[in-house]
Amino acid sequence: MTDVSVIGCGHMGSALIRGLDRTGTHRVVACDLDTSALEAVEPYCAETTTDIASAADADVVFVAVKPKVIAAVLADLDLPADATLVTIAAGVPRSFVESHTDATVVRIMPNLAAELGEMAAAVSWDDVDDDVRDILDDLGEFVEIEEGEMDVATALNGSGPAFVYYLIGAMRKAAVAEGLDPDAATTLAAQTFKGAAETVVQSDEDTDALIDAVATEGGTTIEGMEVLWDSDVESVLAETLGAAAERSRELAGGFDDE
Ligand SMILES: NC(=O)C1=CN([C@@H]2O[C@H](COP(=O)(O)OP(=O)(O)OC[C@H]3O[C@@H](n4cnc5c(N)ncnc54)[C@H](O)[C@@H]3O)[C@@H](O)[C@H]2O)C=CC1
Ligand SMILES: O=C(O)[C@@H]1CCC=N1
Repeated sequence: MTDVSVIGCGHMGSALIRGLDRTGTHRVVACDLDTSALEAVEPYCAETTTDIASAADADVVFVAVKPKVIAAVLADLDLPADATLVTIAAGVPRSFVESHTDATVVRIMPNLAAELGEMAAAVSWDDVDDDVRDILDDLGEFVEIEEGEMDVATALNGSGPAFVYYLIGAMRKAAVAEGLDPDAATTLAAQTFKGAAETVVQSDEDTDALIDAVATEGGTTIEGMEVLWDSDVESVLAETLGAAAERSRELAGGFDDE
């Protein structure tokens, strides 16, 4: 069992707390200034506190506050050298966090599916930290990347769930416009994304080969694929990820001189 604290229990912090609670193998202290945020996570953790000092007594400390308040939080957070601080803030360089703490710093880009144990996370670290590795295994899948790749990872797997929600919503909307019952359309659209994603995860084939497996000659899929291939969907998605990655770089620029 690892003693974990989570500072900042908003959307992402609470997803981490709920995900860790599912495993039942970690003791989690939740810290936030907002008592309503603490009330929401109270059933999923061992202790809640508004006192950051109480959150400092943990093996692994997640700092899950917005980038604009991270400097203030780090100034109040006094961690020993044998603790590990995990920063999840978009665009905040690991070097910035390291310069404000004695703890070992791991930078990760998680996503909201942590709550369900289905998180996709990108991690950059110098030393392999077994406690953090175990926690990330419990919350989903993670890949190790160079810190220079963090901006694109932030766009792909950090912001990515929002882009996928949009795509599911768009396919659902199109099916309803074609006459399908709205509830049926929600279930079928979401489960189709889930099943297709699981197929990509488990298959040795690339996505073009998987498309071929669905598209029967003279059948329905190829008619829809022709529309997609002739469209600018691919370049729009490239722009979407590009805009999110660029914002991550801009945020990082704000920490250059600090
Ligand atoms: N929302 C998401 O899907 C993802 C967010 N992130 C990162 O997670 C971090 C948090 O984002 P969200 O959860 O979306 O924000 P949020 O606004 O939902 O949550 C932030 C929480 O921090 C608390 N807080 C503010 N100042 C504090 C302080 N001094 N001490 C303790 N708690 C304090 C707030 O009361 C709030 O509950 C950000 O740095 C973001 O870049 C990373 C990946 C995904
Ligand atoms: O939108 C944001 O800035 C955060 C980081 C990745 C997902 N949400």
